[in-house]
Amino acid sequence: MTAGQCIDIPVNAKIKVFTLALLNKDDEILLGLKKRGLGEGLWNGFGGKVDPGEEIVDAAVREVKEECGLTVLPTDMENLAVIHFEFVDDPVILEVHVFKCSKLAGVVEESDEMSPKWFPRDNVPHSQMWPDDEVWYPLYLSGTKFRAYFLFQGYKTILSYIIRDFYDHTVILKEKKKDVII
Ligand SMILES: Nc1ncnc2c1[nH]c(=O)n2[C@H]1C[C@H](O)[C@@H](COP(=O)(O)OP(=O)(O)OP(=O)(O)O)O1
Ligand SMILES: [Mg+2]
Ligand SMILES: [Mg+2]
Repeated sequence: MTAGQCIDIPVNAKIKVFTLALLNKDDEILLGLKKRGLGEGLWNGFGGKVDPGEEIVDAAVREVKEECGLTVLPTDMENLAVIHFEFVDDPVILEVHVFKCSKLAGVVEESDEMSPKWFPRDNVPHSQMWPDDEVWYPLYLSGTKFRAYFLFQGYKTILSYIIRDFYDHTVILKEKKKDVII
């Protein structure tokens, strides 16, 4: 999967590319409580910024190792989604490449960035997670690949979103339109 455009954002948008890995073991998912930076205080998967020249999947593998100590292989990282986040009054759009992986090696360790903990896959702490997670998490649970666009006001309020089939963008899986004030 390469960094790229999405029909819901302007062609010339400034994009910052991130990874997000959802790590599974049996019926559990490993989340980390973010200790610093973007999303501090929230439970999330593991990931971060893609370095210049770095393949996206390699960045995902690197971030997993750095943030929770586990070793994963690029070939075991399944592309689940690409999500674009736009924030009102911010010209930079975040492009998050979401991977899932069930082949994990090594020992889970706390890092400077994340405090990891296993949760039942069907019982994650949504009230302490990014608000968009609750919208798309059911697609992850059902193994549905998707492309999504979220428009945020600040970091807590979702003004609108659209989630499309990964392969056929004409198929809309979920949508919330912006409220029109008259
Ligand atoms: N809205 C939302 N939902 C779910 N996940 C995310 C978001 N916004 C996000 O940024 N993310 C994810 C994408 C990344 O996995 C992280 C943010 O990257 P960050 O951890 O800040 O980047 P690192 O490169 O790891 O950070 P430093 O090492 O530089 O501190 O959150
Ligand atoms: Mg990170
Ligand atoms: Mg990191």
